[in-house]
Amino acid sequence: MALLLKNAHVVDPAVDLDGVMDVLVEGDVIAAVGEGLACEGAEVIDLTGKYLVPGLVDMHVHLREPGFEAKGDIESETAAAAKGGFTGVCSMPNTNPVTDNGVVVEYIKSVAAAKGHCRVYPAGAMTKGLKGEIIAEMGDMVEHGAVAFTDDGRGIQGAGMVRRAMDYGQMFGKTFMSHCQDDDLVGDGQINEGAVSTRLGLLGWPAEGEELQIARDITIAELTGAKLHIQHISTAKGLDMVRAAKAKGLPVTCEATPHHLFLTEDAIDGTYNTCFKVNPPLRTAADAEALIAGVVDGSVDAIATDHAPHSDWEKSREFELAPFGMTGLETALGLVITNLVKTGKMSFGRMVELMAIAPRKILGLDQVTIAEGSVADLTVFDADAAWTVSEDDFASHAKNSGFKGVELTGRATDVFVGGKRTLANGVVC
Ligand SMILES: NC(=O)N[C@@H](CC(=O)O)C(=O)O
Ligand SMILES: [Zn+2]
Ligand SMILES: [Zn+2]
Repeated sequence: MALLLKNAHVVDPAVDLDGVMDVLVEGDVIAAVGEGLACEGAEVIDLTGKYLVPGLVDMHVHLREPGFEAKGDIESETAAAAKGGFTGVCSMPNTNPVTDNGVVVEYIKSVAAAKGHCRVYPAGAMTKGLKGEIIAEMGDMVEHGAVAFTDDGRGIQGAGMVRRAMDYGQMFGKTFMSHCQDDDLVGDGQINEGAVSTRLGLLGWPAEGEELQIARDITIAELTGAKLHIQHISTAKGLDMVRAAKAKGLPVTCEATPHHLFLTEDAIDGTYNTCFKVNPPLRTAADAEALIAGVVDGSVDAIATDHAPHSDWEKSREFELAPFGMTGLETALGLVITNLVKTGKMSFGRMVELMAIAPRKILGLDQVTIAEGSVADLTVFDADAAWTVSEDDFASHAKNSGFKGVELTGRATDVFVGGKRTLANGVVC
């Protein structure tokens, strides 16, 4: 049956739309966009007062399946994605077995097709077992639908390994996504190295432990001609390196997470709250400010959550023993609207670039535009909905959000994936 979405404020900078109109969906595509549309027999949904944008894509998500289902699984974490307003997520390969061959990619796709609440675009590992020793079966993974390569969860330690993986793998045309972490420099670092780590008696993780590999990978990307994307960038200097690479015309992009934008190391001071233990660590206020400036000026290409669910018992351990990572899918949109759009720092159009257009571009996916003929992957949100982040409310299996208790404005109400409703009035379908 056709679906007529009435009176939504449509924002899509790709086709210069910013105004109230109707969108008609037939099957899995948009059939018409305009004012006063009518369609005999269509199901009509009145979206007066709400925004409608191209479906959001989170290009950095840990679904945990296969292997770590105690933390979360494809069904639960894609439900979290739908609840957060996303129509698709790129899944990271640090699963068990590692997503380093076509069979695992196929497994993820098949579970997502059977039980998922959004599209899943699997990323494949760059090296076998994420060990940094042998190139993974990149061609096989691409054949089975892998959209990008990364050893996320670890940084590849050897520069030669990065070079060989890029030299070989770039024939597949995909982007290489780097988790930048020099193990020798970072060691057992727990939080950002500085006054807070010293005061709390926690081992420090210097900014340079990340920046060294950003510099290295940009250099190797230039050497090989590969497309490079820096994951979860967290320092001002690292972002300057990406800026310089872009200025040189290199195909280098980066993403920032809401937690690196809106939280700092100070959150850990006095709390030792393990929800704030993330990789890379929360940095200084100056770093967060620089990242926000980068989001606004275009140096940061995408906002991605690095949604990293963990079990309660793991996060209940001593700070040094708790795993790194926080969830993010269900808070990202509200955080961005509250902190960046409502404050006047950027427009909803820029938000769409950061959360829908750039992720698809970097991952080599077909763009979704609010125009006739486009696939109907759509996100609808209420920009004025006030709500308080609460773990009782999460669709995710995990509760390790760093934003619990925070008051936000703006929340997804409805999501459509290929014309099918996956979120209806805030309820996951
Ligand atoms: N970011 C994190 O703190 N944790 C991620 C790993 C990663 O993204 O590097 C995880 O898999 O838990
Ligand atoms: Zn990572
Ligand atoms: Zn990650």
